[in-house]
Amino acid sequence: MSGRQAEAGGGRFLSFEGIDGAGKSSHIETVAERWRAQGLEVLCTREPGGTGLAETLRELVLHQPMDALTEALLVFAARRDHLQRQVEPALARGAAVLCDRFTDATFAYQGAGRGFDPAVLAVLERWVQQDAQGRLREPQLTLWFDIDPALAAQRLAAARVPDRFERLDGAFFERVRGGYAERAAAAPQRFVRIDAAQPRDAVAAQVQQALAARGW
Ligand SMILES: Nc1ncnc2c1ncn2[C@@H]1O[C@H](COP(=O)(O)OP(=O)(O)OP(=O)(O)O)[C@@H](O)[C@H]1O
Ligand SMILES: Cc1cn([C@H]2C[C@H](O)[C@@H](COP(=O)(O)O)O2)c(=O)[nH]c1=O
Repeated sequence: MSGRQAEAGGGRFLSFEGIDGAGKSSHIETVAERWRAQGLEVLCTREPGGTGLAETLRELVLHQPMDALTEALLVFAARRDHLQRQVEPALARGAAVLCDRFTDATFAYQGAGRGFDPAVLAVLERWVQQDAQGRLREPQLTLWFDIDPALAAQRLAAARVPDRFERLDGAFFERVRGGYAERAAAAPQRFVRIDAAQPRDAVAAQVQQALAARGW
């Protein structure tokens, strides 16, 4: 990861991460509503996804069989389109971007989960996210919703029909969780761990505290 982060031009770039079923999506809209009430322009978006092309790629990644390299290339292709068409213009306008997953998910799922070489992921990351000055676009703050995979699986079982990732076993999600822990340890100034096993209100309070600590 680069120590030289691209300027957000007055905007805010916040990502939400965690294993499937951690409960992050429920909180994105709450933050968006609060910030909109403060007069901010807010873009709520997700990865893979966020543009017509990236949503098409998302459908493939979530539902078609493929190997780890194909998966990594598709999520980075989706990310490139999403950055170019949505995220960068929004940050340049001074908007707040709330993104349900970003590149940490690639290192956690394709890297730690699938066992794909993180050095190759780091090369792709630079190709996709680096600007002309060599600065890397990454979130200013990442809220990592950390939870035991068994509890997340219980929540998901009650919630919806599983996609290709959600069908994977507990061992896969233990590795993904470990991947997030490594990313958090490598970037402690960017990551805040949220104890996602708590009841919804307690999780919301942790989110609010993390934002307040940034003056957000
Ligand atoms: N704190 C909580 N306690 C109990 N249930 C929760 C909590 N937070 C979310 N849930 C429930 O767990 C399920 C998964 O939540 P949600 O879809 O927000 O997770 P997610 O992290 O966005 O998952 P994914 O990444 O797979 O989309 C939903 O049914 C949601 O209502
Ligand atoms: C960005 C990104 C995502 N994934 C996986 C993680 C999830 O299982 C799905 C997205 O579904 P969600 O309902 O939005 O959580 O995609 C991945 O494997 N690699 C990535 O880079």
